[in-house]
Amino acid sequence: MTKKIAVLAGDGIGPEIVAEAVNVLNALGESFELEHAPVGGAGYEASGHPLPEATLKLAKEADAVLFGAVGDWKYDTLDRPLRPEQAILGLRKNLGLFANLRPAILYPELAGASTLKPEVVSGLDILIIRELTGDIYFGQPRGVRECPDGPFKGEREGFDTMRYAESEVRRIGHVAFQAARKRNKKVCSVDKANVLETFQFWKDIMIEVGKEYPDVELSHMYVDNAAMQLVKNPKQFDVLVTGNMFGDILSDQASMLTGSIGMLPSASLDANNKGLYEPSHGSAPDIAGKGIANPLATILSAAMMLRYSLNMAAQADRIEAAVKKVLQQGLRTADIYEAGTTKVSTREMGAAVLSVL
Ligand SMILES: NC(=O)C1=CN([C@@H]2O[C@H](COP(=O)(O)OP(=O)(O)OC[C@H]3O[C@@H](n4cnc5c(N)ncnc54)[C@H](O)[C@@H]3O)[C@@H](O)[C@H]2O)C=CC1
Ligand SMILES: CC(C)CC(=O)C(=O)O
Ligand SMILES: [Mg+2]
Repeated sequence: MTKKIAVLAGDGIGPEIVAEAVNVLNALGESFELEHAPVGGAGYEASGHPLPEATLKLAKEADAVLFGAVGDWKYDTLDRPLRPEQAILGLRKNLGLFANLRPAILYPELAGASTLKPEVVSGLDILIIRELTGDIYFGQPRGVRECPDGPFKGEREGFDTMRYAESEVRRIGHVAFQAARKRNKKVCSVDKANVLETFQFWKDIMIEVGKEYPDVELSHMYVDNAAMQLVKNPKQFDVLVTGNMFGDILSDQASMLTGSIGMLPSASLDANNKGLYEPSHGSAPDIAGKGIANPLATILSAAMMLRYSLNMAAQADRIEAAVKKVLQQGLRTADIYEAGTTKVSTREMGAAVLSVL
């Protein structure tokens, strides 16, 4: 049966990198129905809203969503509901995409591209599981108000609400333990339980969920230490599970272990493995339009889409093997370039993947 894929390229480098992933999908010889729609700043320009109703409808109807990135500095003064980032937050919430899988894998050829010493990162294969629809990113109330009490009473204050419901922590816990079962059977839950009620609660629930998985080793780490350990000794980790904000930050950090944020794909899944697939990075306005963005995170996200949502593991393998091959050939976009390799553009990298598919 033809699978319908919603293609939401977005802003900045989004259209450049998504075009390469679409070429790869089209070259697989499968019958995909790809339908494009505007989102983010492009959605705002097209219809006055970053997540146009028709785009959301398409995303809901499709078997999977391939997403680029949203955002541009020029929209930063718009009212928050109209800012491009609301599109990806709205898609995650509306589609119930609570589980964000961000695998940080170092391809051996890129050991020298990482800013860390090769012996620290060689063989790295960790999975960051970020809760994606809760935490301080979605908690209410939030806003700017007159400070009601305390030493700053009467001044304006900005505030947000950090919160997690028990079922939200339980379900992401299960995702983490089940993923660990298929890997090295270790889960490290990252929290800030020494300071935050929300994350003491998170930790307590993780311990309860962990009892259902006696074959998986559960450890706990404060987020500040986790940030340090990811740089000191990242290979100590197997699966890291954490909240929305900590996971956002730690996954960008972990991307540098793999050579570049342009290498880090992601899957955002609901309870039935319906998903949205996007690179972990943003719209990179600083390099947009220059043809130099690394498309591999997006191409690898398309592979994750085939594996997790479309039940096409063999085709996912084909894409991942092709990515390995182009790296073995010494082809590098600017972000992963080092002396002795061949610098290529976004287009050339995409074409190289196609040629070895
Ligand atoms: N899911 C999404 O759509 C996300 C959107 N954003 C938005 O993106 C915009 C830019 O945010 P930044 O903080 O600059 O983060 P960013 O991830 O877009 O860029 C950070 C740095 O990494 C580089 N970079 C990112 N992707 C790259 C690639 N594929 N190849 C080579 N270099 C790459 C950029 O050039 C930049 O120097 C903002 O509007 C932000 O809100 C940020 C993160 C995720
Ligand atoms: C709009 C942001 C929450 C996007 C982001 O930084 C991410 O998903 O990594
Ligand atoms: Mg981020």
